[in-house]
Amino acid sequence: MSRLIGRLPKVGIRPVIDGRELGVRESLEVQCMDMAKAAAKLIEETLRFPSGEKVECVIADTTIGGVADAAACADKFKREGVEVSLTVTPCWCYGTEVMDTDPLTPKAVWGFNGTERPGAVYLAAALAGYSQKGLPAFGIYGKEVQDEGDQTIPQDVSEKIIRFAKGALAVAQMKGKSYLSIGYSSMGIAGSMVDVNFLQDYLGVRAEFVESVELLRRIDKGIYDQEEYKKALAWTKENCKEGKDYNGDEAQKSAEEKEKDWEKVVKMTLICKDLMNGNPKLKEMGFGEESKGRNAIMGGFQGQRQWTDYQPNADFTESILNSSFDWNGIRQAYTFATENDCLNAISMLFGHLLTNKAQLFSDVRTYWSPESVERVTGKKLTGIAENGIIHLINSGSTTLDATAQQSDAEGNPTMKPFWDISEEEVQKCLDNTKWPAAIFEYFRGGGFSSQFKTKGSMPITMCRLNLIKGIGPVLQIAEGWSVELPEDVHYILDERTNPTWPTTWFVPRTTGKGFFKDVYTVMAKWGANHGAISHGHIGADLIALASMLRIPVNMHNVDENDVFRPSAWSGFGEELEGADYRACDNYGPLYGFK
Ligand SMILES: C[C@H](O)[C@@H](O)[C@@H](O)C(=O)CO
Ligand SMILES: [Mn+2]
Repeated sequence: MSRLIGRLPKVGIRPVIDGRELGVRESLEVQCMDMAKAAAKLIEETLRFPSGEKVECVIADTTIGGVADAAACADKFKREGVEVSLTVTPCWCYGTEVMDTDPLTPKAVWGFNGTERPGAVYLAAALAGYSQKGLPAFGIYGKEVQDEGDQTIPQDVSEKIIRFAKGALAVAQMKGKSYLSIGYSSMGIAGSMVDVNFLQDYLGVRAEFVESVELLRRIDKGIYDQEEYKKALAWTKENCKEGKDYNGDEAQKSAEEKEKDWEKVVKMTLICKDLMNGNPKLKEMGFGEESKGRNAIMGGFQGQRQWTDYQPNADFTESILNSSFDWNGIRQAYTFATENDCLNAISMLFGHLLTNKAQLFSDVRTYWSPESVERVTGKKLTGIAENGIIHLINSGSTTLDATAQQSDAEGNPTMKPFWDISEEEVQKCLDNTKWPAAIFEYFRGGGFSSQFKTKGSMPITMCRLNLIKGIGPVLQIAEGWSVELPEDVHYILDERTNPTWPTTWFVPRTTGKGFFKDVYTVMAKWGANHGAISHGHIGADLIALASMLRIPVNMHNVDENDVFRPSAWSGFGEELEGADYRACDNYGPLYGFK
């Protein structure tokens, strides 16, 4: 069940048709409506929301042969909460008379590749109309000619329909929600200085600000679910075992002090959940305003410093919120950034909305060349790590799902949507995580950090949204793999850093040229200290989503054939990257103005 206020967006399917009666329209009614039903079936059988709900499609009541039908369809879509539109047809139709003219609805058009009727001709005419009217639309056209009665959806068409629908639903889900900033600037990290106008203009997201002192107020006044707290503390004691205390004797806290820290960090977690999405229990307790929450689809905790100089850090809170489980069982992960890095929270949210999976928040900490690894460990890097690795590690906000203790059908390490995760897998994630006392030099107020390493090798994608003054937002994407180093190599390298934090060793896919020339260059070109990492190779989905949001992509290692953007982008030139920049600049932010 979605934690957010309001209904989930629906996908509207628009079967358009040649309006000429006395034969033409009548001969196409069944095929046209069947295309719409096939598209709806594909989407509903393939996609779900991160909260687990199924995606619902709404098909126009009739085929759309002219503006009256188009208006009736738009009216139905409005009533039904449709926020994405897919137009389908096997034949010629009257472009501007049947188009979806809603400027805020991400839209695509699928023209059946059959020659009995000029479906592709309509597709081109429709896309020309959308381009001429400044309403970018995705064009979908299968490579192989299909026979007139063929109601199957070819693989290439299916892939584009799903890629479009995933990105479009992500756009629709963000609109009207909040980013919850608990505290503000963290250690001068620019991404933590929340850019309210960017959130509003590009994502339709409002920034909500709550001072960190609110956590103390609620802790001191007992403004949290007392019953849940008891359950949470007991679960935590049972499942979150302290690791080695790396602090010197003089900085180590006593067992009693650590007990107090555990109690506080559990309360912090309950309170951050309540701040994000409210809690009806608080109303029963007489805290009506606090029971409402901030309708936050993502959030961030400043933490460092001030709070962490005085209070236990939020690593436990951030780790548990970003995981697909807690004391209440297996559930949708939150999207919650440490160091209040809002830009990384957005990057995590893109990954979460596109995959329905929990996300990693990492410092892009160290590039290790094969030579340096051999120098300090005496061992050679092998396999896909042989040309160098990047150490991804940050206190806090990395999901425990990133222990990679979940398995796919073949038994390989993976990360799954919460509804596919078993209790046993949850326990393995917890059993492979230790919670050493927070390192005193950084976290004077104490607390605990999640300590684990990502097991085995998984396909992963790191992305990062950056703000470049004068251009605005740009997105960078690096597909690659997590790798597990031999224990002795991992230990030596990890001990040189902050071994109390979670580690993922990352090997980006390199191409030998440009920004992906080699592993070193990928890190050198990374635009900030943080990256958001998602399971799977989702670069093409991120590229499609970015184009819907008018955010240019400045770096990616996705095969050019998988780059899918609105057809109008072609009007900005053949060289895809420059065209992307020109198109995004031309259209400007979805909800704002340049
Ligand atoms: C050293 C700082 O306190 C840490 O927070 C650092 O590792 C960071 O994560 C900075 O992004
Ligand atoms: Mn960091």
